[in-house]
Amino acid sequence: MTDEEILHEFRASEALLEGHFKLSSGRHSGHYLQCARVLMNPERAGRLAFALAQKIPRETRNQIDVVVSPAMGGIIIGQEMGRALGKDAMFLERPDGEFHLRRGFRLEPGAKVLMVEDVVTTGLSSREAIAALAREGGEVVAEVALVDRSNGDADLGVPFYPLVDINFPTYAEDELPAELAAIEVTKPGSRAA
Ligand SMILES: O=P(O)(O)OC[C@H]1O[C@H](OP(=O)(O)OP(=O)(O)O)[C@H](O)[C@@H]1O
Ligand SMILES: O=C(O)c1cc(=O)[nH]c(=O)[nH]1
Ligand SMILES: [Mg+2]
Repeated sequence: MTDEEILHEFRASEALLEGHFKLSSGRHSGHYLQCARVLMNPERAGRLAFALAQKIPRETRNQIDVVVSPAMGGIIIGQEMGRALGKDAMFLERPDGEFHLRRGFRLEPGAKVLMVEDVVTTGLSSREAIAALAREGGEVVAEVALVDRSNGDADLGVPFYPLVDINFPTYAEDELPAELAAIEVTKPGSRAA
């Protein structure tokens, strides 16, 4: 899929939101990519996952034992990546603030993991999830995401293959532009404040 075709999927599913958003990292933005809207159509979700699987170099793809994604945003695209790659898909949760595998999910020692995210902004959530999987006995060999909105700056410590780059500015709380500060803030994600 071309970048324009992917952007069309986001626009057509009303996933490109404008307003004032507090992001998972604590940074603020006038734009939010609501990937759940893109993924609510199973046929579209499957198509995007198939395109994302093509971004992974063949050698890396052949290494993958299992797919893991961080809840909530990563779950649907993680499941679809599992389908695209013919691998099991599990997810991490953080009910107490730190990511864990729950629900009977476990990794074989040394299992080669593909980490799957919906969006990467600063890479903080990805790094936390990758560290959690090391504690769980796995080895993350690469990460994929539907969207990289880090300007290519996120350092995940593993090779990273996003489907598309969509770069919107983000701001620290103490550097908000006046036009953003004038809009009431919402926090769409589920990380505890
Ligand atoms: O690269 P980062 O700066 O960490 O931001 C990206 C993360 O933020 C969102 O999750 P969020 O914590 O909002 O929760 P959710 O997945 O439940 O929506 C998104 O799903 C990524 O996990
Ligand atoms: O950084 C985030 O929390 C974030 C940004 C974005 O555009 N979409 C999303 O789901 N999360
Ligand atoms: Mg998330």
